[in-house]
Amino acid sequence: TIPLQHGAHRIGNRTDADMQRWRDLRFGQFIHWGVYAIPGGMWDGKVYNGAAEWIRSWKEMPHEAYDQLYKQFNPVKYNPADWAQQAKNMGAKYMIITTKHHDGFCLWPSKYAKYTIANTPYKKDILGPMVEAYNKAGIDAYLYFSIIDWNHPDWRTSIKSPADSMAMARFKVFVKNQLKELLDRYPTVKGFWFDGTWDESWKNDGAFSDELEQYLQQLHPGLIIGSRLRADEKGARHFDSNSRLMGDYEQGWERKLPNTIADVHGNDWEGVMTVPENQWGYHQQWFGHVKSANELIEMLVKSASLNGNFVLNFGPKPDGTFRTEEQELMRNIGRWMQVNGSAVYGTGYAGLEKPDWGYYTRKTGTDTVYMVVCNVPVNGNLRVKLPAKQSIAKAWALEQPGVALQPELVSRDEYFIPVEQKVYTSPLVIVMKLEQQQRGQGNFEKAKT
Ligand SMILES: COc1ccc([C@H]2[C@H](O)[C@H](O)[C@H](C)N2C)cc1
Repeated sequence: TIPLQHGAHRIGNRTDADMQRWRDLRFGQFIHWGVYAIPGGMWDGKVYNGAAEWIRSWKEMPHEAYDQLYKQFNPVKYNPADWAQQAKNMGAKYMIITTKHHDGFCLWPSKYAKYTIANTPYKKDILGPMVEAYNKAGIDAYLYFSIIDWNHPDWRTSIKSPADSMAMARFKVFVKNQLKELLDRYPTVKGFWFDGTWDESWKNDGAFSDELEQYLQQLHPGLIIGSRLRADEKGARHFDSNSRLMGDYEQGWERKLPNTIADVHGNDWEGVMTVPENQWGYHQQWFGHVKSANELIEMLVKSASLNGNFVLNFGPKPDGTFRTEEQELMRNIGRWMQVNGSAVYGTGYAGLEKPDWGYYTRKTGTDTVYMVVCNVPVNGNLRVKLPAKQSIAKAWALEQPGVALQPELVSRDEYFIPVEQKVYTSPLVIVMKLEQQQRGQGNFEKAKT
């Protein structure tokens, strides 16, 4: 291995209680909200085809025009208790809020910047009431923070001169000040979700990102920070130059998910997902494919089945309300989670071969395995292949705990569980209790013809 000063400092996953809590939560709500919600992907009668929160970078959007918009930010219908209730109904157990996106607009009255909520018609702190309302609803709060800050005069994408170095040095102090300010103001937050760390100025300063992570952990022990913050001294991100994960979980799964357990290399990880193909901030005209509740439930279950968390993104409107499609999704996902959430919360990889009909999740540390059926087989039987010497002690549909299902042993360590042929409008969940086979049970009945 290459000797590194600023590579991964830990081999393997965190084993502390804070991290186990993060794992057990499994389902999060991302919220992208800020000045970009005002144009909402449109300007001067034209539609921006990029991600709405990036509209300032659109050639059709003059920087000067964008940089005045904060003077109109006045979400009169903002009701964080209502947001928290909707998120709770959906079944989210943690929330990630954009404190400051790449445009540099701060949703809190930072004393280190002018481009903040304090200087808008709304004036009041957005973040405090949100963190409080979500915590009160039993939902943990995490803070998204963009290192890139298009508004700050000292931000540099690359260092090309001594003047750039001095500017960046000032910028790094500013970043440390803002992050400490956020921890001081919102001490119940459980971690940071860093973004905007791909430019050279950051990639080439692995020492600082390492120092910053340690500074934050020292300020607030137990913080959970993913792999987007750090670079090592050779500019490697997420994984250091010895292919070791930097940070507490792999944070590269953005609008994509792993397909097999091999893809996650034994690391904790989190996938973040948009409802349309690529819109994080509010866009007035969603185009392309808009994911359905069942698609998103499947992604959530797939993530848990591969030992990962799944975070679904919402982009509130400038008036402080969620668009109707997003409210509808929260209700529909929530209806399924109310009944079937136990197949997600506190679960992980089951250690079984991936079946065609859907996903297995295992209640961590137990013999309880959930079968989440997304593709009902035409032959009416769910094939269950177990590792050698394991058998199904009991099986039942989650919604009918009193009705024992009769798995048929069809060959060594392989069963058929019959599934009712009917119209399914959401994934079906079956619960199995596995057990080690008693001695002498190895032989199987003659396969029924
Ligand atoms: C492809 O380049 C990207 C994609 C997404 C992002 C940002 C989005 O604005 C959003 O905040 C997402 C979580 N982040 C990775 C930045 C650059």
